[in-house]
Amino acid sequence: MTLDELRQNIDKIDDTLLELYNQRMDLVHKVGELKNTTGAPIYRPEREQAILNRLKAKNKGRLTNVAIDALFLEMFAVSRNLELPEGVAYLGPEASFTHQAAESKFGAMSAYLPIGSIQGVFREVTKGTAKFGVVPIENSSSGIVSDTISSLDEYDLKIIAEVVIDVHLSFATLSEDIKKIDKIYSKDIAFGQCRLFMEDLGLNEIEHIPVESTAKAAKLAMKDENAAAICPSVAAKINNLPIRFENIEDDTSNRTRFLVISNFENLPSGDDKTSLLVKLDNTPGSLVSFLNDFEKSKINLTKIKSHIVEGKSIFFIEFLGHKDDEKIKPILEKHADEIKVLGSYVREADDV
Ligand SMILES: O=C(O)C(=O)C[C@]1(C(=O)O)C=C[C@@H](O)C=C1
Repeated sequence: MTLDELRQNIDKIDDTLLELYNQRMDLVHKVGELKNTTGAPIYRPEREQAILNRLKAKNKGRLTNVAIDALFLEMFAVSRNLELPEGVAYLGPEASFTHQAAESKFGAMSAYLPIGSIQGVFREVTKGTAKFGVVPIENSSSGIVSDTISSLDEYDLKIIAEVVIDVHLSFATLSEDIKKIDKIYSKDIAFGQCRLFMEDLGLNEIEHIPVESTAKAAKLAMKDENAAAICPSVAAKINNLPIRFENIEDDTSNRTRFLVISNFENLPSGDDKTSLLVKLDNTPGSLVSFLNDFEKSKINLTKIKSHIVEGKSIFFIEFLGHKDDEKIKPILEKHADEIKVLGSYVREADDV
């Protein structure tokens, strides 16, 4: 076939796709109307997962599982937007890693609201300014994000999904001569993730200025010939700040896990994870006896992190399964006074 012939065939298929997309959106629109009369949540991650699993199982064509995810997740985001446009608050500013995580879940069409603090994201979702919030929970090199744990404790919202993204940092500066740089802007956590790079380039002796976000670091470095920023490449690009080195993090498998929070609970999907906050009295052995109940029921614990909130020790615990699963429900009921169930949601990642 010639290029022209191939393109004519592609055009025909695109016409059919357009027709089929519109037919699908007619049905989605009806689902939206139905949900709006009953007040049922628009976003149903477990249903989306079931659709993806079904399609991947029957797929015999050239599309990989990653390609199926990419195409259909964007389509789900468009569907949800059509059913009811709902805002997404995230830990900003624009071009932050949290923004990237939010876009990977909610697509290009959603209304995004950058918020200056993690607590602010929880506040806006609680007030209803945004239906969803996206916040970081842990990074493979710097660990748990305390502000998120404290906010999960303080606010009455549910975790409804998780997203894991690879975190790569760039070194960006207007200066063409590294030796002339006298200050580096970044987020405190990001400085910690690029120690070896800075050591190798002799950048440890100059001033390191921590700012609220890596995106802000790029903005500031743009105003000063002798400054540099450690930031995601997207933040450098939107500020027109030249990138001199990419992937400068010590651990190139650096990943951050984010949580999506909202005001509803998911139904079981068959492959879920549940997060809890556990506050035990300080008697010796109380944690062991709590964990024994999980062990006895063969529930797979995937995370236990202790954390101090207002001087009190609490545990952030995660396990595989849904809070309403038969073998899980009785344990949660037995310990109801000590735990806060933060949510059950489709498992997307093992650990970061
Ligand atoms: O099945 C639903 O509940 C829908 O709203 C439809 C649909 C879809 O596009 O298939 C859209 C949004 C939900 O998150 C899940 C699925």
